[in-house]
Amino acid sequence: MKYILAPSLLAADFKCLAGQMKMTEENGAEYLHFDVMDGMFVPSISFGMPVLKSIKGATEQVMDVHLMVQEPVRYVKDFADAGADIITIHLEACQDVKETIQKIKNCGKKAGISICPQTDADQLLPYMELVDMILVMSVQPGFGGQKFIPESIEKIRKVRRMITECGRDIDLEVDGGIYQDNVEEVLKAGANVIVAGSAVFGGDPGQNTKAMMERLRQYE
Ligand SMILES: O=C(CO)[C@@H](O)[C@H](O)COP(=O)(O)O
Ligand SMILES: [Fe+2]
Repeated sequence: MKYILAPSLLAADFKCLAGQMKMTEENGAEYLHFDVMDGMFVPSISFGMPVLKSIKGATEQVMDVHLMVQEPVRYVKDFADAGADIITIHLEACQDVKETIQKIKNCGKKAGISICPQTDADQLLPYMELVDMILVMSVQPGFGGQKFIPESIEKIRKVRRMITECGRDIDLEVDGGIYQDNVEEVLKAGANVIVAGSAVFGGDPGQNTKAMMERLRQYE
């Protein structure tokens, strides 16, 4: 299995964004996690298509777009055109989850589905044949810098079992409150894509990426 680090730009220093992205890229982070918040599905507002379009040209990293947006089907094409490579929507935010996933696929992008901490993993079952990635939120979506919810570990184990049982090559991404001191527990439970905002950009992004990558590489 491939283990990937996805630094979350939400925690980056935007006055020197290109340099910060480069530091993560040079130290082995293959993805960049791009958190879109609409002030409706989650209380906060972050950034959107114009920012994605502008940073896309500054890195070779895969743009991993996490849409915390009500009825994301409305914006799938806009984010695909702006440079998203993977588009992840929230199960809880869609009236028609299948239609939303299909729209992502029709745009030629990888489709991810995410669940909030209070959503049971069983709710993912109808979509296992359709998605490329499952994103388990280990904090309430909406803000960076929160504390990892310990019950997420059991949910990660369960989702990994569901992936194995369905037999498809689905990535399992975990997002929220992951640092050097708990990343191994998350990997052991079955995650293979690790989102880290504060752990990467709180301090030297190059050094922090390197340290996280060392932990991920032990699992390859
Ligand atoms: O989607 C979200 C929050 O809603 C995340 O991607 C956070 O941005 C991760 O930040 P840290 O918890 O790693 O600081
Ligand atoms: Fe995220």
